[in-house]
Order: sequence, then C-alpha cells, then structure tokens
Amino acid sequence: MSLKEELAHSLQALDLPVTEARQEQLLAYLALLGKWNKVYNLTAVRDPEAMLRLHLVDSLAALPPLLRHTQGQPTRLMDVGSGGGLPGIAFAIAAAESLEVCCVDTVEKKARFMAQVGAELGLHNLRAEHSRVEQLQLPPFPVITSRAFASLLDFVTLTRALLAPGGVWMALKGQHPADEIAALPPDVEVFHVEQLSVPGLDAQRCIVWMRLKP
Ligand SMILES: C[S@@+](CC[C@H](N)C(=O)[O-])C[C@H]1O[C@@H](n2cnc3c(N)ncnc32)[C@H](O)[C@@H]1O
Repeated sequence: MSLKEELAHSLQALDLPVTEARQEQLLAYLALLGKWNKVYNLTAVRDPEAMLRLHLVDSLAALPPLLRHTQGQPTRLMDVGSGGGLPGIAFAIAAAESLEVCCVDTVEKKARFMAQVGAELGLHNLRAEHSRVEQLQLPPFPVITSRAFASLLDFVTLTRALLAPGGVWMALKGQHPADEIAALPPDVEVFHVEQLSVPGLDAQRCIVWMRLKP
C-alpha cells in the first residue's frame, strides 16, 4: 500500500474526514519531517511508513476526541514540546477550518523547522514559538496539548499560567498513567481518561483530559 493509501485508510478508520488537499499536505509534512530529520534529528523514527503510523496517524487519532470536545467551534490550541510538530502540525493541517495552533519548543532548530513547515505548506493557522513554555507570555489558550513531553505534573505545572479560564489540558499518553495522575496537584481534576485505538498500531494509547477545579 502506498503512503497515500495508508493515510486514507487510517483516516477512514478514525472516522476523521479530511479533504484530499489536506491529505496531500499531511504527506508533504511527513516528507519534510523525513528530509529535515537527517539534518535536525527531529525524531528517532526514520522509515516513512513507520513515521506515518507511529507519528502522524498516532497523533491524528486524538483529533476526533478534540473536535468532539470543541464541537467544531473555532479554538486556539497550544501544543507544548512539539518537537517536529506532533501533534500540533498534524492537527493544524487536518482541522485547519477550526483550529489556530501554536507549537512551542525550547530547541531552536525544532521551532525553526515547524515555522518552515508552516511557510512551505501555507498553514496560516500555525505559529511556532522558540521558548521554554514556562517563560512564554501569550494570551491564555482554551486547549493545551502535549505528546511525549513530560509527566502530567510537569505538564500542568509548566503551563498553568497559559490555560484560559475553563480551559482543558489534553495529554496524549500510552498506558493509563495511574502514578502520574496520583501525583497531580489537588486543584487539578482528571475528568476523563479516554482510550484511543490507533489504526495499524497494536499499542495502548489514551488521552488524559484535565482541568482546574472550580
Ligand atoms: C520527546 S520530545 C516529543 C516531541 C513531540 N511532541 C512528539 O510527540 O514527537 C519532547 C520535546 O519537548 C521539548 N521541551 C522540553 N522541555 C520544554 C520546555 N520547558 N518548553 C518547551 N519545550 C520543551 C524538547 O525540546 C522536545 O522537543
């Protein structure tokens, strides 16, 4: 199966409608990730087919739950520790109509890569910030995501100043992280641990949804 066919099948399995043009952009993003990975060391995964499954589809699996949460309404989202742009850039492409995405990474070459992807693919809803997230000064976000970034405790501690009133944290995790949940501060509430199934991937995945207690 070609990468294009595999992506289309995966999107269908996720019940995530993405136009043909956006699918081309997702593949173009993957190609840029592969190209610049050699120079910038953006990810340890190098094989294009594995990158599609382990990075792109793995990230996109969290998008339908996010769109259910936002009910498709226009939303500003910050993705922390995006690295090569995951899940932020995947979200920005696949849900371009409703998401404004700010990807943050403390490593300059990674932020530069993400900005370059935005420029090359014409992603007007994507912004890349080179900063430690705890030093970032921006208007707060209704949704803050992370994938393979830090413990839940560090995630919420480093970003709580950037969470809008009523906003949510969305942590993309592997196995249900019971120990990390137990270590959260008392004013942070886990309101849902949502199991995900990733097409073509036999591994446990979940989203830990959190918010500040009222
Ligand atoms: C393991 S990578 C994960 C990258 C990407 N989210 C993924 O799923 O492939 C973690 C990233 O977090 C970034 N990072 C670590 N501490 C940070 C901080 N305080 N602020 C912003 N980015 C940070 C690192 O530079 C690295 O790119």
